[in-house]
Amino acid sequence: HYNRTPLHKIPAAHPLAHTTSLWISWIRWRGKENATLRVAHARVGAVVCLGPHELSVNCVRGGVRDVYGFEKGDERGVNWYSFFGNYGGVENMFSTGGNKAHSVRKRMLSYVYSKSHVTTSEALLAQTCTILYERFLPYLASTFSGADPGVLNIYALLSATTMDIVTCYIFGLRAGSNLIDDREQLAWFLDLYNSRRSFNFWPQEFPRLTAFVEKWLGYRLTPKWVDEANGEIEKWTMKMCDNAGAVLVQGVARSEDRPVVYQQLQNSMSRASDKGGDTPLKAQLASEVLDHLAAGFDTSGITLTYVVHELSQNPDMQKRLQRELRSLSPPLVPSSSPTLSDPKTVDALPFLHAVIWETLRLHSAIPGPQPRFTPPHGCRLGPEDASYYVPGGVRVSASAGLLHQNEDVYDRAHEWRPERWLDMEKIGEEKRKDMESRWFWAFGSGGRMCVGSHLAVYQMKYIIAALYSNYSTAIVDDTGIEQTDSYTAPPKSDKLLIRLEKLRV
Ligand code: HEM
Repeated sequence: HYNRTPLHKIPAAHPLAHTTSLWISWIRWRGKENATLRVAHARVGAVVCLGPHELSVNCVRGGVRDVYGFEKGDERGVNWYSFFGNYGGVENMFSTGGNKAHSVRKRMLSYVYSKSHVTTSEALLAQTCTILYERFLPYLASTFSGADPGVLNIYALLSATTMDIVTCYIFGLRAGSNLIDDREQLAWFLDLYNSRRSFNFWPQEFPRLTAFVEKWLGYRLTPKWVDEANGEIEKWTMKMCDNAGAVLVQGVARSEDRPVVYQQLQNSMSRASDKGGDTPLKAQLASEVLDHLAAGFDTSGITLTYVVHELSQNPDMQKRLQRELRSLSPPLVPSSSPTLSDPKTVDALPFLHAVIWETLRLHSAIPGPQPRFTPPHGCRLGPEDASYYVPGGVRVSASAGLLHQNEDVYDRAHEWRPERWLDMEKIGEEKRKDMESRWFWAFGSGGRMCVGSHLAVYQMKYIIAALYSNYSTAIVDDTGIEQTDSYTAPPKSDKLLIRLEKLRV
């Protein structure tokens, strides 16, 4: 049997891997996949067999470059990302298995999320300005009247801020969320969202078995309240959709109320020749935007939390950032007529950029494997000196958390060193391409790369600029700050307690 498994020539991560997928499933069930893959690649090389029909790759040529043109679903309709459908399995761009259907949807959305649109959007600038000056900075100031002046769980506030910016860009300021001000709703939302995290394994890895066991044996592999929590989040999203729809009907008076993404999607979906079968347009639209808000707030909130954690441990870097931020005109400090510096100016601040990039590299919010299937005719994978023929229908993935640890590309890769991103023009072109694009994988690559990356970078830069233009930060309690071993990887403790110190102006 051993010799007949098609992947037998590829070094295995475990003696059982050529024979059975039970081993890798066991590793996943125990929440040890990322750590296990790291050890396996260090031991056997760039291509590792994880099961009779499964590989992990950790290289660019013969790896990421080829694999991220493949489909998410296989010919039997197996698709790891189906799990991310909403409203009872209504697909969205992220969850879609086939590349063709995916690209139809992506074409509808690319424009509103493109860098040129994001950085010139009047609506987004006005929304960000309101959220930072009227919500975020007042929240920070309010911590000084608490029992422990200046102390707060910054992870919750950063998540609230990214949610508010993302939903306001999607639905407009009036119809979007205001989690920063509504602390009860914030607690409600984070509790619902975070409590579901550890119940992905069965429905994601074994969706058919999970459904079968529930239907025929009456046993639930995920507790009922997880479905209820999803239902609540879906209702909350649908309400924002309805409110955005109402704003459009009434007519948008202020640019910040424009539901940019919702409007674009509604227009393109109602024009599309294929209306998506029997699923009502309303559910398709809501499933799509629910994925954006979930993808957009969580990942950016996690990244920002690690920015604050790293800066809080590095007072010199903080000072350097604060010096740079002082060059902003107008400065990002409370004022009677708040305005924001031009997005292009903020984007071009070198140290702010370096701090964000280094955090995306070392603390990728999605460090885990991104599975695809090899095409029916098979392919060759692996670097030139160690490449293998791989038949069709094999599950193959790469992981940002592993690619970013390449010491040949990132010197002292395990250290947080923003300096590595400075003076890039002095580095040779090949090395620069390796660092900035070939091996930098925080947003993935290929046709299914993150559509929201420019919005993510935009909001992260403004939020960090607002925080460090006004305060210094120090750690109060960072117990459990290590990232969980999972696909999306928040801090284990779901919190980071810091103390703010007001900067003297
Ligand atoms: C630091 C922030 C972010 C990180 C690290 C991140 C990371 C990623 C990654 C790695 C993927 C590719 C997954 C794959 O290969 O299947 C992805 C896809 C996606 N992201 Fe992001 N993301 C971030 C922010 C955002 C934001 C703000 C949005 C808001 C709209 C967003 C929406 C999406 C969507 C819709 C997809 C699916 C794209 C497609 O299937 O074509 N992301 N993201």
